Parts: sequence; C-alpha cells; structure tokens
Amino acid sequence: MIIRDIQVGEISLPLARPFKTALRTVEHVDDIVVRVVADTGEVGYGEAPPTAVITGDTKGSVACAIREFIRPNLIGMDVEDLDGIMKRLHSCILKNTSAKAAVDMAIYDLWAKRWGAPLYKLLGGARTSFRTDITISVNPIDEMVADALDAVSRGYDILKIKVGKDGTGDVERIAAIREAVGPDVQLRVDANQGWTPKQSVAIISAMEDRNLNIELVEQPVKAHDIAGMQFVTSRVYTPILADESVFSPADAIDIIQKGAADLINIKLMKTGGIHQALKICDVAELYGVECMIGCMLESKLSVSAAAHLCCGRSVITKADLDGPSLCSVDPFTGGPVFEEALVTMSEAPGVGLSAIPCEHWS
Ligand SMILES: C[C@H](N)C(=O)N[C@@H](CCC(=O)O)C(=O)O
Ligand SMILES: [Mg+2]
Repeated sequence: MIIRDIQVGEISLPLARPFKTALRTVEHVDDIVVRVVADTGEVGYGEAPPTAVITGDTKGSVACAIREFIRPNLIGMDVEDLDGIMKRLHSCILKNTSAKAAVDMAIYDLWAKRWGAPLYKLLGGARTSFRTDITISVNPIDEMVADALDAVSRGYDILKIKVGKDGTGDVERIAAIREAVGPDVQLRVDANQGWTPKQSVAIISAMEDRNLNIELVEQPVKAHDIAGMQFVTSRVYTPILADESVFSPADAIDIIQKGAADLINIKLMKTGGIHQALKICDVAELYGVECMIGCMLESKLSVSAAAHLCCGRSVITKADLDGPSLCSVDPFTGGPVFEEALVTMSEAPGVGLSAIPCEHWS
C-alpha cells in the first residue's frame, strides 16, 4: 500500500455553546482535515485544530507544514513501513505537532485498514468502550451550575470544570457545582495555567478543607513552570495532572522524574500523533503513572483516533474526549459511537469513519 497523495481541506462546525477557558473563548470548530490516498484507492483521514494558544499552530501553519514539508517527504512510502514513515514525519520539520498529528492519524487509519482490523486492537486492545467527561466552561457561577446540572441530566457522571480566569471566585464556583450535583458526580478541575503556584496551593487547600472531593486539578500553573508544578504537587493531597506542560515523551520523563505532577494528559495535538503518544504511554506505565487522553476543540474525526488510542492502552484510565459532544452537529458517518458520556468502538477496519464533510481537497 503506497502513499500516492496527501491532501488538505477545511471543516467548520458550530459549537452548541461558546467554549470558555482561562486561555480563550471559541464558538466554532474550524479545523484542517487531511486525507492520505494510497495506490489501492484506500483513504486515511486526519484532522488538526489550530490551537494557537496551546500548540502555537494556526490553520495556515498546519496547511503549510503538510503541503511543503510532510507531503513531499512521505509520498511514495509504503504504509507497511510504519516505523520509517514516522521517522520521516517527525524529522522533516520541528514542532508543528498538530500538522504531524493529522497526518499520523491518517497513516494509522490506513495502516489498520491494511491489516483489516480496527485500530484500537492493533494498539493493544485493552477495552472496547469507555466513559468521557464533559467540559463546563468558565462563566458566572449560576451559568456554570446550570450547565453542570444539564450535563448530569444527559448522563454525564464526570464533569471537567474550567477555572483560572479570576482565582478569587474559583473555590465558590466548585463549591456551588458540588452542592448542586451532589456527592456521586466526579468533579475534575482545569485551570489552564491560570493560577500562580502559591495561589494554586491556597485554592486547592481550600477545596480540600471544604471537602469538595475533587478528583484532580489539571495544569494549575504556566506550562513552562515545572518548578511551580512541583511546588504545587508536593503541597496538596489532590492529584495534579500535567496538560500544557507535557507535549513529548521527554517532557513526560522530566515531569515524572521531578515529581512535578501525579498524572499526565496525553493529547494527539501535543504529541504530534499516535506514534509519540504511545511512547508517553510506555514511559508512564514504566513509572506507574496513569494517563488521561484529552482533546482540543476537535470534531469526531480526530477525537475518534484518540478514542482508539484510549481503547488500545490500559495506562489511559481517564478520558476527556468531549469534542464531538460540544459540537452542535455530527456530519460524520461510521467510527466509534459517541453517545454523550459513553464511547463505544466499532469493529470497522482503521479508525472507521467513511464520510468526511469537506468538499475541496488540494
Ligand atoms: C475540549 C477539552 N475538554 C479541553 O478542555 N481541552 C483543552 C483545552 C482545549 C482548547 O482550548 O481547545 C484542555 O485544556 O484540556
Ligand atoms: Mg487541560
């Protein structure tokens, strides 16, 4: 199965509600999509969201990296030579992890189709379904409580609550949500780098003193502030999860060896795809650290690739794959089934999606 072409397109899907974090507000999934065409006529699909504030990638940079660097390096390669393809993909241009992720997942889609199996089975086959959380955007308290209750009424039993925009109100936000949803709903908190190290310790300790029973706190401080992450992790009981601080397997080793976090959030858009994400899984497993699989504002296309990784590897014990549920429409056919909190794999070969809503590929 020889790679004949790598084509780029765009998709735009409205979100059901504006998505608000300490870093940004977004109303649409506006992503680059990729299709890798093989000489057999088989096609593999991928997607890259331009999350400039986290990965540094824009739509223009993703399209340019694929067209001018990745495409000329991969055309003519045999999909069976997965290792060789991944070496070229990751050496033909530095960084540009979202562009690499889109192409990587399209290649894995083709590779699994080549072997006639659903991708998750080839990645390890640890499970066939899992539950994801859903994000509650940072807003005035009443709105967040209403959103949390709405999510629970739709069957979600894990909520990921965005905070970090104004540290002063965050304990009250979480307390109000806990009071509204009761003790049986799992609450995880994501500050998206919005607190200082000392503020983090104060806020997390206050949540502990009030018995708010928080499962974990994600990325309390700036991504580059590993000493700050370590400061927080060593002073609170609540597990700390590194998100923006970990892009590569080397970042994961550094964070784990320094005791700067208890858990790692793997996102394909940070690692540059499944190939590097698997290395983080291996590192984490060696050190006995559990992982979350997360997503950016992505459609079902790329989130499905992440779902396959989630079902492949048992070290991934938590999922934040709510991208498809945050969109107001689902124009895709095939692939894993996203029924609110429950995600169930399909047995179709590859990632499983068969129709992509993009009319212009070039
Ligand atoms: C969408 C997901 N639940 C999420 O919160 N992802 C990121 C932020 C993504 C973005 O800004 O596009 C996270 O910080 O975990
Ligand atoms: Mg996060």
